[in-house]
Amino acid sequence: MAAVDSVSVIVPATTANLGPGFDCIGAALTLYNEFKFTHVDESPLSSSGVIINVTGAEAERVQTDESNLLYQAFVKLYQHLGQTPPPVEIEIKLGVPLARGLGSSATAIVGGLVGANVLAGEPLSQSQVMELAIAMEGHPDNVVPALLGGCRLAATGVEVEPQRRRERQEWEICEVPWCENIVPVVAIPDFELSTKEARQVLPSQVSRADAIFNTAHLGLLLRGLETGNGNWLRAALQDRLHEPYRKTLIKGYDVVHAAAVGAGAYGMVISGAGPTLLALTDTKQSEAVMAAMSAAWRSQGISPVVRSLGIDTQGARSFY
Ligand SMILES: Nc1ncnc2c1ncn2[C@@H]1O[C@H](COP(=O)(O)OP(=O)(O)OP(=O)(O)O)[C@@H](O)[C@H]1O
Ligand SMILES: N[C@@H](CCO)C(=O)O
Repeated sequence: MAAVDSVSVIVPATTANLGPGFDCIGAALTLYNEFKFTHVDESPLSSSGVIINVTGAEAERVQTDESNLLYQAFVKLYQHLGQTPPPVEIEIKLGVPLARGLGSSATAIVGGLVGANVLAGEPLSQSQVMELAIAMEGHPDNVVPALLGGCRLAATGVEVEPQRRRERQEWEICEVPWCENIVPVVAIPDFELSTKEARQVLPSQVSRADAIFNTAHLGLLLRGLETGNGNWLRAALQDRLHEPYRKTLIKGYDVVHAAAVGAGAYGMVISGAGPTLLALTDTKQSEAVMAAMSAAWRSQGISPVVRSLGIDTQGARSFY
């Protein structure tokens, strides 16, 4: 590809885990961050080597120096190529709320890698970019759908070279069909919960009974999402690997859960590491579920933004 001086990258928010699919399944949502990278001369740059401008809700909370995650991903791609990153000016338009369980960090990682790959003349394939993104995030369930779109299951492939496993972790990615009648409703609270904090409360070992429970329910979830079978979805949206430990970090979880299910949702789970709560519902029930979740959280002193979203099918896209 001919070199370009400027590229814009749009990356969707994602909801990971979907209950029993901890660290392996996620879906892209119709909510977006937009990033623009422009080559600049060395001279106007600050000493940090990058200029970052951020607009949108909570813009002041995003780092504007070299510690910015988007810029770190940009640099990572050039390091992978063995090249020095060029001086750039970055514009960030925030549409995805920060640290709420909607994959904001995945948008930054995918956006930085895709932007750098385009400016570098697209030396890496999409699957090579994906491998870098998974390595940066540490788990695949947000970055894979953020890059590819749709609902995706990610699993490590066979060990081609067992003795070099840490250097060669290849992933099998599977698209999970999503029945169009199933609506994701997100209730985004007015407080943050970092993924780091939400992972610290998880046990390092689980019982065989809990492992079997999740294996069965993830299988059921895949078929429920594909067919829209309500009984399967109601049973499937249960988890024993992370939700029981994390729900105590989310004030009002049980009240909002009861309200969502009472209004007709198939179930309600923590979106990603939280604190956003995700209900899956039939199109006919979505308005009632939104109203119920909003009222329930307000009764607990929390002011949520509640939205009914669609599944983004394109994933990250670039324009230059
Ligand atoms: N647009 C962005 N530009 C730069 N850094 C970002 C951007 N969005 C998020 N980040 C970084 O990612 C952090 C949030 O990551 P974290 O993993 O805690 O939450 P999340 O990705 O929103 O949630 P989850 O992983 O549960 O879906 C922010 O505090 C910030 O450091
Ligand atoms: N699977 C991840 C998603 C958030 O990054 C978790 O639940 O911690």
